[in-house]
Amino acid sequence: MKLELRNVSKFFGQKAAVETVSLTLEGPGFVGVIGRSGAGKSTLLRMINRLGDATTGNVMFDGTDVLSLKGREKRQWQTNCAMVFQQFNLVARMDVVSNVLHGLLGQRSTLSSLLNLWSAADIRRALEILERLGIAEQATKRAEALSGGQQQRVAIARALMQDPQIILADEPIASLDPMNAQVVMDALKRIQVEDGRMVVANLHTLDTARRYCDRVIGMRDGRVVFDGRPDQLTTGVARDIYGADASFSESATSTAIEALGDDREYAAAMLDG
Ligand SMILES: Nc1ncnc2c1ncn2[C@@H]1O[C@H](COP(=O)(O)OP(=O)(O)OP(=O)(O)O)[C@@H](O)[C@H]1O
Repeated sequence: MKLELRNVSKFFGQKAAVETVSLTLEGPGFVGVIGRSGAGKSTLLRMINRLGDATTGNVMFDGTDVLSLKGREKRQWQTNCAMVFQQFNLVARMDVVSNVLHGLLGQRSTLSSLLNLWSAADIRRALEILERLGIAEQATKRAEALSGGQQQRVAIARALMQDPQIILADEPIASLDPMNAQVVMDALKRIQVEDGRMVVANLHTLDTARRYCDRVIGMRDGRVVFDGRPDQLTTGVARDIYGADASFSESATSTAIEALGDDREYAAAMLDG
């Protein structure tokens, strides 16, 4: 799979939120987008998904001109590049499995969606996905009764229900404590690697980007100012991306995930429920 952005810009009035960004993302992989608040990261993801349209430029996916899609084709594209949000965006009072089934809304008739007519096969698949993410036992609970980390895994399950080639995650761990952040990042990494999907995640912490990504894009003032491997993301480079002066410190952009050590077994146990 190949996602290409060619000179993509987005203006809000006179202000460019994203300015002449050109990127080619190929094949399965985990891409992190970093940069200070207001750098244009969310706007970039939303343009790819067509939640907000680009002012100028092209987005191509495997030869399809994404920005010209309309109606059903546009909805199909949005199904193929599912979004995961910082605030989970679940229906709080609805049970978990129904929230997951809502991933199918773009593919179904309005009437069957309104009546919540899910097939037995759909329900089985939703439960399998929840099982895979280690939260099957939460299936009948209301979404609002779950912890933040569990809710984000429900949101990932909803995205997986769409069976997307691409998952766009907008600050997926920004509202989570370090332990839940690790469980959610491990879940995203696992579905990226095991299923051969592409994940593009806006991340607000350098250590997370270094640890999980195959490629890191650094944005500053709407432009791409870094594009490289995580090991090339030195403190000096990070200082350029974040536009910080000599007093820039890594700790300002890191979570406490590292402080937990490389306790992968614990995270894996959490994932397995
Ligand atoms: N709907 C909008 N109307 C006007 N300006 C907007 C809108 N959305 C974003 N902006 C502006 O565009 C710029 C980029 O915003 P964006 O949310 O993409 O940045 P970000 O890097 O994702 O930041 P954050 O991490 O805080 O979400 C900011 O200056 C923001 O104020």
